[in-house]
Amino acid sequence: MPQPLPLPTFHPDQTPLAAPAPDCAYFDAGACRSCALIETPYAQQLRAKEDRCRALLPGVAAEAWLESVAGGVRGFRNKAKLVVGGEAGHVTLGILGPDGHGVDLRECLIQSPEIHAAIPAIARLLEESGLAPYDVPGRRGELKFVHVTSSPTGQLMLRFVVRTAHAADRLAKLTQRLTDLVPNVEAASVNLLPEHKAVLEGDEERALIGSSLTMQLGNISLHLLPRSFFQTNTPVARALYAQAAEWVAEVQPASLWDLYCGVGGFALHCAPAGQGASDLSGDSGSGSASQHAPVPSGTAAVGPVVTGVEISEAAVASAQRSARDAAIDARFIAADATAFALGSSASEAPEMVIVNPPRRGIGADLAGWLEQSQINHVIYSSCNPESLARDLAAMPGFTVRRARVFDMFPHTAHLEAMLLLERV
Ligand SMILES: C[S@@+](CC[C@H](N)C(=O)[O-])C[C@H]1O[C@@H](n2cnc3c(N)ncnc32)[C@H](O)[C@@H]1O
Repeated sequence: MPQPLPLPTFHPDQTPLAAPAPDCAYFDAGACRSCALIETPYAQQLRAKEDRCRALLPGVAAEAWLESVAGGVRGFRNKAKLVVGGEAGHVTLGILGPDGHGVDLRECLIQSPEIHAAIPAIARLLEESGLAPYDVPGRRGELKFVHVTSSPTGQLMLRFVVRTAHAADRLAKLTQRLTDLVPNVEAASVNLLPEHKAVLEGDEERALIGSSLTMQLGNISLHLLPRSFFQTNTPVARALYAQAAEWVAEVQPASLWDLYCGVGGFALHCAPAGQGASDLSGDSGSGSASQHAPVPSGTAAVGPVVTGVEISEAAVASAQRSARDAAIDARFIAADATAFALGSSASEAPEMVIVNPPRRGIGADLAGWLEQSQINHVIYSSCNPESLARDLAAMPGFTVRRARVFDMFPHTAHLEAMLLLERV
């Protein structure tokens, strides 16, 4: 069985729970209200999230709830999606104000130290480019957003979202200047978003530097591509994966599916290390019966046969690369999670399933399939307790053995909750 990572435990008399509410000048001035709860002491925020989960999931026994995993008070966000505002040669990096113009938030206290440190250099690069920030009300200009992601080792991935190919070419010419100004950039790209619409990225991505950001979590390296999903709070993500690995180790299933696996965080933490990973992780495609076949055994590994399923082919390729690098026996398949499950035969179904869907939840079809299956254990990790409660109501054959709040999003009402379900 994989060795679970140690879980962080926090007590009410220790930081960050006992930390006073941080003083955010942007919030005080009404310039940014994204951290709607920042004036509420952290311990109180966490209690409110626990109370909300318990109210939405009244069927969970009080003793099933484990102590919550706190998310930190400052410096916890590994990702910033910064709106570029201001004028050519004098840019702002932050959010869009109510008047449609940029508000500079470069001292935002929830960003990771690496993101905080890089913002002035990024602003300088954009100013030196001479390109005009996109003016939303006037529908003119070039520079729309900069997305910045930081890794646990302090490396960065930057994405410059621009309106035209002219702006993309201009930034490509400044690639060397970018590495001079931001030496810890591991990957950078330009994304083209020519349309005037309220989205954060377009379809075309042009690489400037590297191709992915390495998220080193213990002995596992996840490889984030520009469009990959990654949990926004790295220490809490580690705790989440460690907790799942611990529950899987307790149950000892022979086979495990990680549905909605992204770049493979859960699967790679729950799968055994072995000799044959590179042979086993190359499957890809959708819908064929062979996708459901168990991975051949014959390696020295002990632990479940793990299959990750994810809609994004790029994320699947990243997960396969991580498995190969760490010699982990897991295979990853690009498919719709529900279609994959419903397309499997009873003999192909695993003994245990992890689901970590987007906010909409797993939906009636997949919940119904789990309910009707022979599967005895499910780990459900959710960023939306409302859809979680709805999905659980469709699975009355399971009881909740353990439940835990992981505070991925401090200072907001958002939370991650993870449950271990067992068939009654
Ligand atoms: C909340 S993220 C979880 C990712 C991953 N478990 C992790 O810890 O990083 C949800 C993932 O589901 C994927 N997804 C969305 N719709 C899907 C579908 N219909 N079938 C399979 N995967 C889907 C998204 O691309 C995203 O990677």
